[in-house]
Amino acid sequence: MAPVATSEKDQAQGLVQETKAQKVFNPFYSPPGDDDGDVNYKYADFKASAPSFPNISYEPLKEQHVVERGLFADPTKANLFGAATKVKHLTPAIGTEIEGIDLRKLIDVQKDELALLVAERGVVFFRDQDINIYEQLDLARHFGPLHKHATTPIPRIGLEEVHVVYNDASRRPDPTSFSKLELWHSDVSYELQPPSTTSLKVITGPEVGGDTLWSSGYALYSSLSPGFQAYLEGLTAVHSAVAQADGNRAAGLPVRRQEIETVHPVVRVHPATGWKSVYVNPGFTRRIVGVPKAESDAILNFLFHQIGENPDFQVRFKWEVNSIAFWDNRIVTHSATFDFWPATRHALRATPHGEKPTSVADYERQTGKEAKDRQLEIWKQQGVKVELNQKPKTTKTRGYND
Ligand SMILES: O=C(O)CCC(=O)C(=O)O
Ligand SMILES: [Fe+2]
Repeated sequence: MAPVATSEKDQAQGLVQETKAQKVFNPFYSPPGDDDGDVNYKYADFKASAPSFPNISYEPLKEQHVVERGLFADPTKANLFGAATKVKHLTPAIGTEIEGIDLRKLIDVQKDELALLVAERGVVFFRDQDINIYEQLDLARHFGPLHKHATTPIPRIGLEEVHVVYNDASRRPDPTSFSKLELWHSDVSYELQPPSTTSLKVITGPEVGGDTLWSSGYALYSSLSPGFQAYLEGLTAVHSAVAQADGNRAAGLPVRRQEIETVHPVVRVHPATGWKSVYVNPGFTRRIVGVPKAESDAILNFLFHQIGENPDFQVRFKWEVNSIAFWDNRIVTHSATFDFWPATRHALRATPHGEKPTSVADYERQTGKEAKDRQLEIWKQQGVKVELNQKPKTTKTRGYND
């Protein structure tokens, strides 16, 4: 049965109701499902069934104390890498896969090194992990106080700090309801202290499909010309929870915390690396503050398209059951694929709060250090003397399309 959009507003929010089954699909989170009869499913307790949208209300979030664990890490990551059998970078800009580690056995120095590695590489993957959701939450608490989401489902057993990602045959995505570009996001970036080292473990998944992509904000920053970098560094932008909350209301689901809009710097500095990253995302960033709307639209549109379309900034991960990803929401955006219907895909996320995003000027004032361009720093470490965005002097320019 073909899903039909219920209204233009629903379409705009990516909400679709299927005529008969009355199901709702919103690409940003798992809708409620008719899974109550599925008692044999081994992870039924964690599914996004009706009781997992409890009608409870949370107070507005207040300032929270966060300790940046990456600052305590040995930069060589000797303890983490020493325990691994393989460490493989997946692209130059972003993504590393580690083999031979059991995440349940990490000691605190290894957790700190993992935080720094994720801060440097954007996203780090492990496969075949037996870590359960309670252990995943405990590991996440090492990185910061855990976020409770206002609109997404929680497991029916009531772990409010877990964000459930769940799709199956009863939730058919409707490609007319959203563009792939607007699915790129940094989790809950509208919060006062948006997430840091976030983890997602796939506990049930399709044989093929359901990959996730991440895009590096460091690489996006590095790709820009110096004048444009400096211009962006002086800007702030509004991040909004309104569409997400309205999406829940339109679907008849509760909103557990009053939606907010928050202004963050367009370029933020990661506290552990000191590197500059573009911090806007199509999912939640609505406008740049204090510039003409046409200018804001043009700049955001350009940045959003670079995030979604520049493969040099991206990594794509093919999950297996028991794969887990750790990404630093401060410096990457991500986007799930929805190509696996009617298969079931089920994942659980733990989401620590990070610090209030720090602009370049604030970082330099607070630390007395100069914020850096990641790519220039890496080239410097490699002994390569080159400026970004200058034509190579020794190579004849010619086309790349052979
Ligand atoms: O399903 C996925 O791969 C990612 C979903 C997502 O955006 C998230 O859990 O933050
Ligand atoms: Fe996400």
